[in-house]
Amino acid sequence: MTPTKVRVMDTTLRDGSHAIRHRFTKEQVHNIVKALDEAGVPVIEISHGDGLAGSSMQYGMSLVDEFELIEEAAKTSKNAKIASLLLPGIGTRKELKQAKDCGISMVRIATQCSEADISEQHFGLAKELGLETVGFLMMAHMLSPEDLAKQAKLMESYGADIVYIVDSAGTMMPQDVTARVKALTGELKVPIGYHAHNNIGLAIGNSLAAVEAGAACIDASTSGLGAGSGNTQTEVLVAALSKVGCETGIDLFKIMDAAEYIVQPMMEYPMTINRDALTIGYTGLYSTFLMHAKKAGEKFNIDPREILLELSRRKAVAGQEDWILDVAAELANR
Ligand SMILES: C[C@H](O)CC(=O)C(=O)O
Ligand SMILES: [Mn+2]
Repeated sequence: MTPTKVRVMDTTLRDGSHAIRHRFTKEQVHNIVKALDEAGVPVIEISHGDGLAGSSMQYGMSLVDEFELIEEAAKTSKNAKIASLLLPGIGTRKELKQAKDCGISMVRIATQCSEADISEQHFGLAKELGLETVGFLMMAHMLSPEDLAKQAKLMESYGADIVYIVDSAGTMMPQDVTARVKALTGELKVPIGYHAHNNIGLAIGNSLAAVEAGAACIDASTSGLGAGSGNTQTEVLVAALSKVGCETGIDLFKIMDAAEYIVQPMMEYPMTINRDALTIGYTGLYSTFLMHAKKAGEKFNIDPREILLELSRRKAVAGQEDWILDVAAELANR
């Protein structure tokens, strides 16, 4: 049975940051947060696309210091919770404390799906700081539902208030999503969330499948702005959930207007499933590799799909962005 309420977390200002090369300005953050907050979005995530302290040569430099942007978001929001993403190993205790001082009230702690054990201390500190905590299991297609549930249990035992199944590659079929949501809801006491990418055209369908299977929280991005082919579109999700009798508390017309008039003019390209993004979805590769592979392809005059296929053969995961140039150079020398 479809639940009657779903908590939508909007990641335009975090996952969307990948799609504009981490170039959000303070004014853009102000306008997006104001529009989403007025539309009734309950949670707004903001940080570098790769989480706190992600700004670097490896992941891409932010135009504006993310703490200034977080502060602006917290100052602007009247009702929405402000959240940041943190990947242990990239973000540290120092940045988590600083983000809390800038006004976040939720942290989403992300690990590769088989490495939940590296997040224990981060959950501990987040709890000490009084933050609501989310565990974010990336590349969740790489584990069976049973093994994923074991990792989710670990995050729950460390203090996660919610655990997310993250389809970082946009590669899951609806039945993969259903099986994973059911495995986690069967084992955990805390609510389960789902985060989609649209590389194989299923972000909305899979989000509905997740809700139908018992997920209580769904990630979305206004106009779909996000890595790869983008995320579940917030405005489309609100409409689709309403059609199956599920309330989000978000005003449909206001979120449509935010997408059309605030976010779309900021986009560098429309969120489409082009051949490179589809290669990511088809092979199950990390969505954020798309931009890096395109750049490396141009540099070495190679089809980015060849680079992506080779990375997929090597089972590259989040954090291995430095392999992309190596692979491109190797292919160019063959
Ligand atoms: C750091 C990544 O962009 C997190 C994410 O949104 C995903 O894995 O998907
Ligand atoms: Mn994502």
